[in-house]
This record gives sequence, structure tokens and C-alpha cells, in this order.
Amino acid sequence: MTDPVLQTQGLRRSFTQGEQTIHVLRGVDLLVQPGEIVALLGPSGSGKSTLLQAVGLLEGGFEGSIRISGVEAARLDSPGRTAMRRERLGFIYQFHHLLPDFNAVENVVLPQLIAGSDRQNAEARAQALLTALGLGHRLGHRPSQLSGGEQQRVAVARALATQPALVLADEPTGNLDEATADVVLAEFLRLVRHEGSAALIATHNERLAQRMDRVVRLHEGKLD
Ligand SMILES: Nc1ncnc2c1ncn2[C@@H]1O[C@H](COP(=O)(O)OP(=O)(O)OP(=O)(O)O)[C@@H](O)[C@H]1O
Repeated sequence: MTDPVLQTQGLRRSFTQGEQTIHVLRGVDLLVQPGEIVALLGPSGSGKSTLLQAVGLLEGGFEGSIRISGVEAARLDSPGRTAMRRERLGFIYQFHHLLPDFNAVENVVLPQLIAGSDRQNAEARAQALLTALGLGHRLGHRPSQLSGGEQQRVAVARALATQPALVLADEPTGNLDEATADVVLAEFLRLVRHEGSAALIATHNERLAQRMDRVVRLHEGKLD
């Protein structure tokens, strides 16, 4: 049987500031199967970003188990976590975090080079992904020369460039107007399905969440 791409068990995270301790995650159990697209819903401050940071192996300070493709994250040292992020995970944020001095293709090529692809293959894949997202006529544009929706499409292509098992997206269309958000999300979902990746997508938006395979809700530090 194939391992789930993501399994958390009893995941906990607290933040202490002065006298006050906030228990943000209070035992989160989450299972994401290969190819599954899961919406992570919850009100502002419920801990969606904290959960994504945990499973993205971006921060320490967590208790509980995080398994990515069957590998327990706590058993990995720092280079092991970096390799896991590079080889198995893709990231999309609310603000694209593209490299400003690189054009669209170069932004999508870079993670592939870091993962060991040769430049020619990386460029071909970058162009194919960007073209599939409707950006075939903007390949040489830098982020400042692209609209918000176009920048976010580049971020989608970059996240999928290394064929990750799991894409983690934090409000990926949160800074776009409603019509653009709908189009970019539809293209994102279509491409994720086509590539066969799984995705965990944090959003406030119930309507967008209903377009994913499954919805999980963070409530008082746990998933309902
Ligand atoms: N580094 C930190 N130090 C202290 N408190 C933190 C830290 N990071 C997050 N928190 C607190 O944890 C709670 C959850 O934050 P988080 O950003 O995960 O929520 P969210 O559901 O993603 O919210 P939003 O939808 O508004 O982005 C908040 O109350 C926040 O203040």
C-alpha cells in the first residue's frame, strides 16, 4: 500500500509571550492521500499558517508526529529536512515571494536546478507549466512587469516545477480580486490534478474550498 503523503498525529504548538501561553494547535490529526486536494478552513487566528509551517518543516517547536511520504520528520536532521522540502514539497504563499530580478521562466527554473535538474530540461518544463497556466506570452517578464494574478500563476508553476508529492498553499489567492482568484484557483487545481500532486490549501473562503476534494476545519486547535 502507498504511504499517505502527509500524516500528522497529536500535533501541538504553543506560543509563549511573557506570562501568556497561547495553545494554537492542540492535537491535530490529519491524513492526506496521494493526489488528494484538501481545503484547510478556519477563522483568522485559528492556526492555519502555523499548521502549514509545521508540515512544511519550516519551523521547530512542535510536539507530535509529522510523517511525509511515510518518513517521520522528527527523525530528520536539518539537511534531511531541507532535502525533504526540496524533493517532496512545493509551497505557495498569499504573496508570491518571486525573485524580483528573475523573469518568469527563471523563477520556475531555479528550484529545479537546486533539485538537480539540468538547465535545458528545467527550462522546457518551466515553459510548459507557464504556458499551461496561460502565461506563454509572458515568459520573459519579471514579477514587477506582471499583474497580481499573473505573478500568482508563476508562483503556482514554481511550486509544481519539481513535481512535489504535496503542495502546501497558504491563502494562495488571498490577495487577488474575486474574479481573478476564481480563475487562478481553477487553473491551480487543474494543474495539480494533472500533475498528480496532493495539496493542502489554507483559505478563509468556503466557496473556493468546496471546489477541492475534501474540507477540514481548524476549531479550537483541532480538526473537526
Ligand atoms: N511566532 C508567533 N509568536 C506568537 N504567537 C504567534 C506566532 N505565530 C502565530 N501566533 C499566534 O498563533 C495564532 C494562529 O496564527 P496563524 O497565523 O497560524 O493563524 P491563521 O489561521 O493562519 O490566521 P489568518 O487566517 O489570519 O492568516 C494567532 O493567535 C497568532 O497570534
